[in-house]
Amino acid sequence: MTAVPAAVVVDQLSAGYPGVRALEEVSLRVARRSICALLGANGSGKSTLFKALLGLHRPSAGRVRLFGLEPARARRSNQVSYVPQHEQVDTTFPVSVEQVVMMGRYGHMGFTRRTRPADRLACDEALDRVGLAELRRRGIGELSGGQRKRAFLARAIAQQAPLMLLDEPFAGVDRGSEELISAVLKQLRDEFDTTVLISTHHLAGVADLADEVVLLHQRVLASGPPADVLTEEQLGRSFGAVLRETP
Ligand SMILES: Nc1ncnc2c1ncn2[C@@H]1O[C@H](COP(=O)(O)OP(=O)(O)OP(=O)(O)O)[C@@H](O)[C@H]1O
Repeated sequence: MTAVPAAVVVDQLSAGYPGVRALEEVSLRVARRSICALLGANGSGKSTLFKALLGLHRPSAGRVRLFGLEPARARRSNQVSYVPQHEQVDTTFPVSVEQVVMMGRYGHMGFTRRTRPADRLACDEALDRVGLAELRRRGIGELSGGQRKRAFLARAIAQQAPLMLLDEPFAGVDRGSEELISAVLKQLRDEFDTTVLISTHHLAGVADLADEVVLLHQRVLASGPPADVLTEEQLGRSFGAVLRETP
């Protein structure tokens, strides 16, 4: 019997920019139906790793596979959704919350972009899940930071991809939105077998949310269950004061 490939496999990945080594020989695996937190200080290479996972950044060495597929192919076949750290929102262009969420369905619609009942249902469910059903007709630019994060999370949920990447989902959100986002990610794992990979530099909440934690600082410094990785000793060795100072 052939083994089912892990959701994410990264082997000996090195990547960077002119004059900058962002990732050095990074190897990691994310099991299907799990939540993995990539924990690292600012500049540790989290966003670069995400870009490599999405096929948006060409590594200088190494290999990435999502469900056994090359990143670009995985993206084209709707295997992966992505919630970036910063969404560019043009507040002068009035896009409503529900229009943003419907963008998650584009990959299902074909060239005509004609909305079908399944698309509307997926959007309604996603809006309900993140608690934005009542604000669906609001302009996206009129939402608070936490509400906006939830709207972009809803867009990814509506996409219904088996792997979800979230770059710093808790940055700039209030406590209520943070708790809601964590609860929704667990629901997606438990109800739909979704695999979730988040990057964060916030320690708080990671132990409760993640099944696996990867400590990143250009290289993988440690990985495993939160209880093994999130120890004073491990964090101290890996990050010194940097992470502990983060509120
Ligand atoms: N477009 C770019 N051009 C040049 N250097 C870059 C570029 N993007 C990132 N870097 C550098 O690569 C390194 C890794 O950055 P990256 O954004 O991947 O880290 P990060 O962990 O996501 O940081 P943050 O939490 O601040 O977003 C840093 O030294 C950063 O300055």
